[in-house]
Amino acid sequence: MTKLTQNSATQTTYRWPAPAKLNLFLHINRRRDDGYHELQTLFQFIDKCDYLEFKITDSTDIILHSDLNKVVATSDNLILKAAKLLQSETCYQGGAEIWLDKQLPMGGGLGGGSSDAATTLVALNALWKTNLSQNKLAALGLQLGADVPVFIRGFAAFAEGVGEHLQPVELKEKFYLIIVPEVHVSTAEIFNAPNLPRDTKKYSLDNLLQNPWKNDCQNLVINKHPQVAKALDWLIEYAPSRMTGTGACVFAEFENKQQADTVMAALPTDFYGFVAQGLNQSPLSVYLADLN
Ligand SMILES: C[C@](O)(CO)[C@H](O)COP(=O)(O)OP(=O)(O)OC[C@H]1O[C@@H](n2ccc(N)nc2=O)[C@H](O)[C@@H]1O
Ligand SMILES: Nc1ncnc2c1ncn2[C@@H]1O[C@H](COP(=O)(O)OP(=O)(O)OP(=O)(O)O)[C@@H](O)[C@H]1O
Repeated sequence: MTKLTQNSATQTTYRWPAPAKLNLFLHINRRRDDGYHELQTLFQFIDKCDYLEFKITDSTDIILHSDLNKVVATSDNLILKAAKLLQSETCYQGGAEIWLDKQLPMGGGLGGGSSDAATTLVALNALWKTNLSQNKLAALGLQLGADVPVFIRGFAAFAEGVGEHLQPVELKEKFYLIIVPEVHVSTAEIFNAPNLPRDTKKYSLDNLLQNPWKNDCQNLVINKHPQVAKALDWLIEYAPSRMTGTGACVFAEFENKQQADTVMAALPTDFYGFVAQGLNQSPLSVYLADLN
């Protein structure tokens, strides 16, 4: 991975990875009084990432250079929210310019926005030397989204609660063929759907690992979005396949890269997909360890 790069303002900066995740299974157990859902899910990272570059500035402004500004309002942008949250929490007196190289599909259940937010918190905490602990960063991250803490912790995990109680797991680092249907699925809309099953019994991790894996949001999303159903119908002919998060991306799992590449080569031209490897350690935590 290239660490040093020349950005558009021709400063030499570091290129921080913000990896995607897969939910290898996702069970919804209960709706809490605050509307959030208790769930049990298995997170693994994949080696496909967004990349962010940061330049520290004397002014307190946080400036993001990205095409994302055209599609996401400043007030919703998770990178800006993360930087401002860290700034106010630590009373840091400077600011930052940030460049985003967006590689991950948005609204696909791959957690790209959450991962960008986590990388922003981790990188600025290092560059600003604000020295917050990982526990504190994870707590700040949870204010931005249920998926942010796992990207800060950086290990594949069994998650409970709303996604913040994390237990490290060692999983096979399989290869995945991921199809990105041309549809944006709103996480809030799926969690608010009246017919979402939200009463799956809670099981122990051992029990969950030994039984077939499923995603409780999948049927609802398939019924709403024929493009997701079509992608899954195609994949399932080749290998065990499911949806990640609240969709729309679906993935098939393979023991080795050659098998995944072979199926990828047969992908119909009206599908977009890619092959990625599952990772038990996040590229962000590897990167941070190398820097130190
Ligand atoms: C579906 C998952 O991706 C599984 O990893 C996550 O649980 C979603 O995490 P996320 O995108 O970070 O979600 P957030 O930004 O925190 O929440 C978006 C919306 O999803 C719903 N939501 C999210 C997480 C959760 N455990 N219960 C919920 O009900 C809430 O309506 C919330 O308004
Ligand atoms: N940096 C960002 N990258 C992507 N989306 C962002 C970002 N900041 C805010 N958003 C908003 O968050 C929404 C969801 O983005 P994201 O790509 O993380 O979805 P997702 O992969 O479905 O996430 P999850 O699996 O966590 O639900 C986007 O549609 C966008 O409006």
